[in-house]
Amino acid sequence: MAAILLDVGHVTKRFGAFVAVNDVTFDVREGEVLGIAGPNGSGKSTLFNILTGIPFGRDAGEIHFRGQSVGRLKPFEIARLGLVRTFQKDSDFKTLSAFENVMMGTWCCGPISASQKRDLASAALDKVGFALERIHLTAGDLSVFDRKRLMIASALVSSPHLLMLDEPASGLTKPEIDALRDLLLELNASGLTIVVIEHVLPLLMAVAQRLIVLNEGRILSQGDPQAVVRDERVISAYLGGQASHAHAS
Ligand SMILES: Nc1ncnc2c1ncn2[C@@H]1O[C@H](COP(=O)(O)OP(=O)(O)OP(=O)(O)O)[C@@H](O)[C@H]1O
Repeated sequence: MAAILLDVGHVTKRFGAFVAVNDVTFDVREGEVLGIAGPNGSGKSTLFNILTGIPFGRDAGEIHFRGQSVGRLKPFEIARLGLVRTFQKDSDFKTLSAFENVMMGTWCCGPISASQKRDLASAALDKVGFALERIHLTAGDLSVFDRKRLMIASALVSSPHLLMLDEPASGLTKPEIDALRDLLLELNASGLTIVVIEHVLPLLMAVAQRLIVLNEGRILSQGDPQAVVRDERVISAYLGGQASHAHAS
């Protein structure tokens, strides 16, 4: 079995009396794609928030990344170790060009030269299939899918060990979701470990080797994706009528 890259033990996050993430324990193995699904408000984004410290840390629990305890590190220190995330909502700088946006992602690369940053940005844009002749376009003028690609490129620019994507397929058309699926499979085949939160189950079923379903801040089910979507607790709390789509994919 592959080595553990991220080890999450009993993490909890409270907002006042409300427990958004409740005693969650799981690991991420080197080289895998791990999917995370669950109903709205089940704590998926909050889990990403507390793992990366952006914008807040956990209240309890242990987080080890590449063997190092990261629960008390600052967000830039966690990113510099190679744990990098994207956001559910648009996080691009709309008045900057595509290229400038990806350059901003070098914030966690440490002290490197401007020309090294430009090379990294070009390579990251190439990896996500963003055409070179379009890199000077203003981000705000790009399509939803191009902006998603920018967001992924901005995360890739720092050469992460673990890429965490928060609902990358939201707002995409079916052909765009297929293109995103191919991109994630390519990135994973190149050795990148990925955790992806997603409501678009066919995408998760196509890319994830393991699946976690959260409900009300707790892990409801985890393991082989086909087994998880057949789990009666998952069908009842989350999938309902979607269950047949998950099997069909
Ligand atoms: N900063 C915050 N302050 C107070 N409550 C919050 C905060 N962030 C999240 N919550 C609450 O925590 C719960 C979990 O939110 P979270 O965004 O993690 O859910 P989610 O599973 O990502 O949902 P979705 O699928 O809709 O994105 C929700 O009830 C949300 O309202």
